[in-house]
Amino acid sequence: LVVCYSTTTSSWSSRDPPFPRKLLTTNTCPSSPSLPAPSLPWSHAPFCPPPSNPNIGGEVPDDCVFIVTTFRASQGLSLVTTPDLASSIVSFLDDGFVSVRLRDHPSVSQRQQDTSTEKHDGRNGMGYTVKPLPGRGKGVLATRRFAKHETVMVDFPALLVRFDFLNSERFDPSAQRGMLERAVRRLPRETRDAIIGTDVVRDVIQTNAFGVEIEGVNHMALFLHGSRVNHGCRPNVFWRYSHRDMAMEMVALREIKPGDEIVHSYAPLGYTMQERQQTLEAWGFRCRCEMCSAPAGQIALSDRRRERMFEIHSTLGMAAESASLSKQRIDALVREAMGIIEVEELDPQLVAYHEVFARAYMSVGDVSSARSHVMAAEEKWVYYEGEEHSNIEQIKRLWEELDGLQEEVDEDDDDED
Ligand SMILES: C[S@@+](CC[C@H](N)C(=O)[O-])C[C@H]1O[C@@H](n2cnc3c(N)ncnc32)[C@H](O)[C@@H]1O
Repeated sequence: LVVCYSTTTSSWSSRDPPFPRKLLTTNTCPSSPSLPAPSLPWSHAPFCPPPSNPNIGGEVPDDCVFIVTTFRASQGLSLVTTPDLASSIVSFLDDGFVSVRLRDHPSVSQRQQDTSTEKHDGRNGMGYTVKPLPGRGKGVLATRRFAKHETVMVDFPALLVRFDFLNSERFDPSAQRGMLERAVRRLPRETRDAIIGTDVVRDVIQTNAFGVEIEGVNHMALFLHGSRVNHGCRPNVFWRYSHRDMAMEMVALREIKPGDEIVHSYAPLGYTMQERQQTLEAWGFRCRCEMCSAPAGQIALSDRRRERMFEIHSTLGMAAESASLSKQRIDALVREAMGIIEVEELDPQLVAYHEVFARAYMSVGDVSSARSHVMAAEEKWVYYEGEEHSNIEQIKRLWEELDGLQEEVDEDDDDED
């Protein structure tokens, strides 16, 4: 159990290069020759209450509350997670390691400069404003034009809570609530105030949080601005998370004009209207986005296209297993699916589709077409999921299979010669 702690002074400076790379740390941990030198950045002693129901749950160590008030230019971060997982991210807490590209984005640098003025009123240079919107609570509106592929917002988590902590009965609801309230209460005042009020912490976590992983373990992340972005069935941004930078980035999927609401999809892309509504029910709201308010005929047409797209995906998937389609038929289906993806503006879907296209071409020995789709799949994964994307292994396997196929084709060619 982590019992000692240290106070730190942030090294953040978005205006003064060079950017210092170290936190100034004062340790309260007793030094012991038998222990490695502690490098703990927590601003308070970690809070590790005994579980309410110690007999429920398995091997996983109990969750504690860890707070680092200096995180990201004193926005602060509270973690409710296990000591091991908290330790695993210690080096990423240092502001000095954030990529300059993210650190100097206007949504970060302007936010810090505007702390004493009217912050989110659209005159702040951030490029967006947070405002109440009819029927959707608060939402985020663009205050300038964003080009396709441009980063609209960079944000850092203020609260990270291990997903299973919320689901397990090891801590009863009042103990859970107590830990969450403590996690918020100890954050810097501005951040704490922005999280609405400690009595609704759990609701905030349930409705405003993003899923991010620490060492492959799911955590719910609350972002001060990112969590204000509403759902849209035809989103104009997607988000990706960098573990190294501990940063979430929202990137424009198409041009965004001043006054447009910035929306991302809470449901997997490519779903039909009914599937989207069912998914959003789990979020506890009925969608009131532009696409859901479109005329019935338009919705039906979009649904038919999406169903057809999934049908092509499964036909090509089966063909890849059984080599049951000709190259001409694969060409035609790939063209049709790409057409639907373009019309329906589902480019992020291509991460999965390029892989299926590649495998289908491999089944008919068309190495060159397969290679172009593996390359495209890899590029899309990095773009949409970031460089640390979880499918790296899958893509590696695909490249290996492709190399194996290339060797077979080369050997056949040699035999023919
Ligand atoms: C992540 S929060 C978004 C910010 C939220 N509007 C707020 O005021 O904090 C998710 C909640 O916003 C509302 N919301 C988001 N998208 C919506 C939509 N398309 N239609 C209706 N309500 C929506 C729902 O209440 C949902 O539970």
